[in-house]
Amino acid sequence: MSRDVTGTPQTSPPVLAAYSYCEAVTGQQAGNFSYGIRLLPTAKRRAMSALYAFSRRIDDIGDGTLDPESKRLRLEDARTTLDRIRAGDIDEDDTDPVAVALAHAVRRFPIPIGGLDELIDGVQMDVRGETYETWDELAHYCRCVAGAIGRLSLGIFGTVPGARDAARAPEYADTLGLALQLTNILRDVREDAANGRTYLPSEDLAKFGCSAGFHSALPPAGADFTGLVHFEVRRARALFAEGMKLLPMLDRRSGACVAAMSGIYRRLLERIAEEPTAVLRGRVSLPGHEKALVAVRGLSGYDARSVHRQTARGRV
Ligand SMILES: CC(C)=CCC/C(C)=C/CC/C(C)=C/COP(=O)(O)OP(=O)(O)O
Repeated sequence: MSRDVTGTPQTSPPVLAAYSYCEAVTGQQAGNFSYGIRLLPTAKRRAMSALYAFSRRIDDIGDGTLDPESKRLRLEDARTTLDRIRAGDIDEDDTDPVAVALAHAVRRFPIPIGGLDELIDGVQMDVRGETYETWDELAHYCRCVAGAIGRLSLGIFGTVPGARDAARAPEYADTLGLALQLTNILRDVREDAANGRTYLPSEDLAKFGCSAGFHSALPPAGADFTGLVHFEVRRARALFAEGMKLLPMLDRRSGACVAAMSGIYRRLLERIAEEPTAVLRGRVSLPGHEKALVAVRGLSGYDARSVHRQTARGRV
């Protein structure tokens, strides 16, 4: 590894190009998460982009139009890439920029890369068309596809020296991932139903008369769809409140990144709570200026405090 006059390791041109590729993928595709990632200092921002680009690839295999067997094979290829990264087998001249960037990030930060195997396990559950009877079963899926991303990200953020309760940081990062994923599931209920997928626990659907599913812009006849959404919103709020205990353990810019990511999704959740049937008509989203505002507030610590205030008032 080459170093500059101060002895700081230099990142080689091929690795820089690989990171640029991942940052472009993040900028183009991470409609919500890019606001937070942009707040990080360079090395962490690049590492988060590598993580995002690899995760996006896995997700896209699951969501794509290939037949299940081809998806399975593509996911196994991704697992092989992870094995090669673990074995130190990816050099900077490799033709896959995402693998080059991720391999560099894994050398630089203590990223628990097994989390990406969990992500692949979760997407394989999707490919097999698994459904979930209970919240515990759905939580296991969410832990694979989102909790793992929280724990992987924590490897990049690190915790500040002397942080109280730092041993619990991975647990909180995992819980925040669950909060985000449950919000995502509520937001995408219609799109997933159109693709033949239902993530919400069947015992919850039954409780609110929604077992027949929701394939149109109208709530199912006789179902308490609003009651179902409010039930899941309460669960997601509690997960956010628990997961946000991570924030005081992070340095300012990592905290800002997490506050922005969580803050944007937390607002989405409240938008859904205000008008549950909106998710049956289309994808609920925030305008760009609102996401930017949440991100800026994250940088000043505003949203973190506001979440704590809401928790203290018993809002969750
Ligand atoms: C500690 C920490 C950083 C925790 C957060 C972990 C995290 C970022 C989990 C991702 C979960 C999620 C909802 C992915 C959806 O991606 P998508 O591409 O479908 O999202 P979009 O459609 O909203 O853009």
